[in-house]
Amino acid sequence: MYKIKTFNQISVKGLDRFGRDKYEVGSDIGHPDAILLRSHKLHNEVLPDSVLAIARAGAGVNNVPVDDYSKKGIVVFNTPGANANAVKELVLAGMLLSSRGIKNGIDHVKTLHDISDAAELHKTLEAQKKQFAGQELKGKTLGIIGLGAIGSLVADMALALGMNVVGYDPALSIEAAWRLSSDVQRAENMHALLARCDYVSLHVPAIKPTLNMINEDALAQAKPGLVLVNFARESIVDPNAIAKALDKGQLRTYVCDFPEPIFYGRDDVIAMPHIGASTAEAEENCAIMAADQIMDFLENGNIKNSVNFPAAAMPRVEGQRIVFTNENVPKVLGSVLSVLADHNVNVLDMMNKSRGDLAYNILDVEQMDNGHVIDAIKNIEHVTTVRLID
Ligand SMILES: NC(=O)C1=CN([C@@H]2O[C@H](COP(=O)(O)OP(=O)(O)OC[C@H]3O[C@@H](n4cnc5c(N)ncnc54)[C@H](O)[C@@H]3O)[C@@H](O)[C@H]2O)C=CC1
Ligand SMILES: O=C(O)CCC(=O)C(=O)O
Repeated sequence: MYKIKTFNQISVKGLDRFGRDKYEVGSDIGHPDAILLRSHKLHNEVLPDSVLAIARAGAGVNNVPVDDYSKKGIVVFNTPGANANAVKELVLAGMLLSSRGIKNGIDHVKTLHDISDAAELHKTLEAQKKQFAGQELKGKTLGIIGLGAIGSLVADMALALGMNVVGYDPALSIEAAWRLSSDVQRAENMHALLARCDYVSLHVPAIKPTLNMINEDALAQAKPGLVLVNFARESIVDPNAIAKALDKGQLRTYVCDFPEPIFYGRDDVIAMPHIGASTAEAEENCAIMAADQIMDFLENGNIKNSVNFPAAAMPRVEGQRIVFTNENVPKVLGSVLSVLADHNVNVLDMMNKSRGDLAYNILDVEQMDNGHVIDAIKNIEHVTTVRLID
């Protein structure tokens, strides 16, 4: 039986992927083979040695100590794009909330409950509604920082609304570039983007280079009255700099999914409780993708959508499969093949992939009757993990 430990509320549609004949799944599993989670922070968890893989049902992996796990040979997966549409829709809601008197208008209507006569209510509302007038998105310029799965959907949506769209993404992948509309204008740098936009939406991962990227310097370049939308992560912005920019009018509104105490009581901050991906559809998509990736890894050693391991997949053939991870240095694969030759084990198919400092290998071999082979591979210098899959 494989064991999967879960953290957070994981969609049952994903959990149901694990056939109960092969899998035990739950939040109180003792020695799991894999962990399936959403935003639960793993930095302070002591992981049992049994853990082979972590699957983040979502995009951001800043709650997972990826570098530490890489050294231990633990594969970390995420689910690229699976919740992007949910975030895109909330970005639209955020831009509308910041531009029209929606929230104040609704709150105001609630204060009028003492007026029982419908005609009087309508007359009062018509007289007062000018307080809640706003502006349209059409014709305004939206800047998007980070043009990956979410950023590109936000771009398409904004173009469809008649906005001008400017993008900045120095790390854009070729695949993401293919997805991007040719109507998105390219900003040379982030400051140039901030200077020309009425709205800016952040869609970058929380990594070292993006830490506090929206700081006092950056905000000083912003077009006065900018609406800043942050459904990415709290660490990307400096909240003190945001508060100051709002005080000065450099920012008109800060819309975010990450409330901070410094923003309490401010009408120019619209803060939501990290609900960008909280739709039934996104939760299902993420959970299903994460579960499928874990199963393919545990049962076949295949790796898809890992943030620290190379992609690696081979169709199964008869016999057994050995998968092993090693430091990405010369001669390791050769040493493993020598061990197999010494033990008279015939290799049927093999794959060797590397990513940064680590290498991952899949070897299909004829059925072995020698139990010492795996131990012998484990003892080869630079081999981090090895596993035999029947
Ligand atoms: N509020 C919520 O519930 C959710 C938040 N997120 C956050 O949004 C982030 C982005 O998600 P996806 O679009 O799915 O990820 P993605 O990986 O598809 O796209 C991220 C893009 O940011 C770009 N990028 C990286 N460093 C950059 C930099 N310094 N400047 C400009 N661009 C840079 C990358 O090249 C990539 O194109 C996630 O990492 C996560 O933190 C994602 C899903 C839900
Ligand atoms: O699981 C969630 O609700 C959070 C989603 C998120 O922030 C992400 O996918 O990066």
